[in-house]
Amino acid sequence: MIQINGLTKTYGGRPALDHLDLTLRTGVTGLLGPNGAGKTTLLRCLATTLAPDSGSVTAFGLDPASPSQRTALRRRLGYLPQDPGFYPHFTAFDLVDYVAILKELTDREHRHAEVRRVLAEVDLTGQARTKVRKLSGGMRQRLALAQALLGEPDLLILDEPTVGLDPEQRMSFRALVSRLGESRAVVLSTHQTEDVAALCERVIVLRGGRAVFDGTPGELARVADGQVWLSAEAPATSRMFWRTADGRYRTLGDRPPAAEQATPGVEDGYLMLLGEEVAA
Ligand SMILES: Nc1ncnc2c1ncn2[C@@H]1O[C@H](COP(=O)(O)OP(=O)(O)OP(=O)(O)O)[C@@H](O)[C@H]1O
Repeated sequence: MIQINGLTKTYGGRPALDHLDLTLRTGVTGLLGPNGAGKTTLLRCLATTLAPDSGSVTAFGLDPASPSQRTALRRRLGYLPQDPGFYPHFTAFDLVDYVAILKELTDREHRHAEVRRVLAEVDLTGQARTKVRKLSGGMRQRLALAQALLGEPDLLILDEPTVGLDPEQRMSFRALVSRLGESRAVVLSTHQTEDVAALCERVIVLRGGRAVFDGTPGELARVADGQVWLSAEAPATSRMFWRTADGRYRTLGDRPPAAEQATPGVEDGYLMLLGEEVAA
């Protein structure tokens, strides 16, 4: 459905994406990776806001390198960028309506109904007439999601969508995105391994512009199989450990003395995969 072949983007001689090959299908795919791994660069290429140096992205048979196909593709995607840069003096309704106009929803009545629908989807009906500058961070994030949902896109691209959401909003976000993922491709980048575990059927870990893992969240957790430990004493050698709420130390890697084995989670697998880089 969405085919990425040899995608490469270089900044100042350093690759942000390095000959990346991926196929994305219906369902929710999570992108994890440390700062600078290339997540935003990949999402921008998918959203057609950034042209790669080489390689290709095709979605629904459309190639954004061709101007006419790029326009056709843009009609079928929704994009929540990392930094949406909204106009602060617009109301929430007018902001989404403005994006709807850019998305060529020309019939006013139909467009306004669609704006109301997406505001309701993200629970912002009550804030429709509130100026963007008066919205809280979490509300702005939901507004950014609302504009991405306009026109029921076949491909939904979400760059760190859960930043600024409180636990209740995060839960309703998960419910919304998993429902959307039943019938379309959703790609989201995040630093939240809990979101990946709760929401994504597939997870791709990027590092240095390459995919270093591609599998289910369960498979990512299993990367740390037999390497997660709980002990009363802090380990002397490992750098990957922390003190848990019950006062014990959770260590990744070699077994500390008298430690008992623990069941790994997605975060453990991710940390093991990236190893010393994240420990540092
Ligand atoms: N416009 C730009 N000019 C120069 N370098 C850039 C630009 N955009 C991205 N980069 C560089 O490309 C690399 C990948 O950046 P990118 O923003 O895609 O990473 P990321 O995985 O999204 O990181 P984060 O988790 O911090 O958002 C980084 O080294 C970054 O500094």
